[in-house]
Amino acid sequence: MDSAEQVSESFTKALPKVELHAHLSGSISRQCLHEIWKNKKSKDPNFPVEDPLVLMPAGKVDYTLQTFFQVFSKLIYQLCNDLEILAYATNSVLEDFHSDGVRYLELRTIPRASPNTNITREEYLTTVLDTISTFKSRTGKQMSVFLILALDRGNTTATEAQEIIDLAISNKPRGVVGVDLCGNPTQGDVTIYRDAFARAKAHGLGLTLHFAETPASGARDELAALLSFQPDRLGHVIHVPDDVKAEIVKRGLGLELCMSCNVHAKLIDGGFWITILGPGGMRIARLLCVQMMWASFVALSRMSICLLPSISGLIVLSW
Ligand SMILES: CNc1ncnc2c1ncn2[C@@H]1O[C@H](COP(=O)(O)O)[C@@H](O)[C@H]1O
Repeated sequence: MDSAEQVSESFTKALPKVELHAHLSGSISRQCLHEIWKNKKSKDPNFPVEDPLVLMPAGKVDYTLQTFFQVFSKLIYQLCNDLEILAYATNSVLEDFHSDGVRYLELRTIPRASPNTNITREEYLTTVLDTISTFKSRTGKQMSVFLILALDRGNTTATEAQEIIDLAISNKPRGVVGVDLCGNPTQGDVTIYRDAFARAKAHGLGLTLHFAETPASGARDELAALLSFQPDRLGHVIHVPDDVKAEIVKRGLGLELCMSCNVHAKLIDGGFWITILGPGGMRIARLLCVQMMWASFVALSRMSICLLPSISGLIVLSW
């Protein structure tokens, strides 16, 4: 290998990668959504959802925070509304990460109950975990897969949050490693989840939080409340006042870049905050999941990219 050669797409694909911030329903490919749609449409010609490939043709990436969350409620959740399809979509997501060269994956999902189709939270979770198990037995030890259960701010009540934490605790032996707070950052009061997250941490689960994604969710009160939950990692981390940045650095928290939102859809108004390389900055390894972006932004040489995985292994295990 010529270590000075610039990074190419095939090189980064072949490189073993760590993915720490991937929402299950947000990782289903357009093609897979189209297949699900085609199947539903063939069974019911009146199925009232438009073809995902027409709504989102290849290459269309023009989301804003106003339109982004509707893609889930108006399209993806209408398509993935039974357990068989959930298993199909989950398997497709795992196959895609695997063929992209991901070798350590922490997938996150909100275990959604669907009263209309009589699906309970537990059935949702069991289906995802069973699909992961089947995938792992089929592919051997090529990709480690763990699950993070997410609360949906603005939609998950404090009582429901405790139910999700119960599920996370009881499914630790099956590979649930942590809990997350996600959802539309302009909605909800995050303080209602304090007790639920405290219980999750007391049971040894890792805690990651969507943090300062928008100016609205970058208010000091909210950031202070989120930091008081003692998170291990933070996602997005865009609209952060300087004193809060200093606190994050002091605590050595891991930063997760969301590849699809922050890189692909460029939902980074306000600028993505990466001080990891600065003197006294955060532990460098957290950057592994952003190596693709890094490579294209600063045209790192192959050798510098190759140095990252060895450092990162430590951090992945450090929930
Ligand atoms: C701008 N980026 C983001 N910020 C916050 N939450 C996000 C997100 N992208 C996705 N989600 C959350 O993940 C759910 C989909 O996956 P699951 O159905 O759980 O597998 C969405 O409903 C949303 O709540």
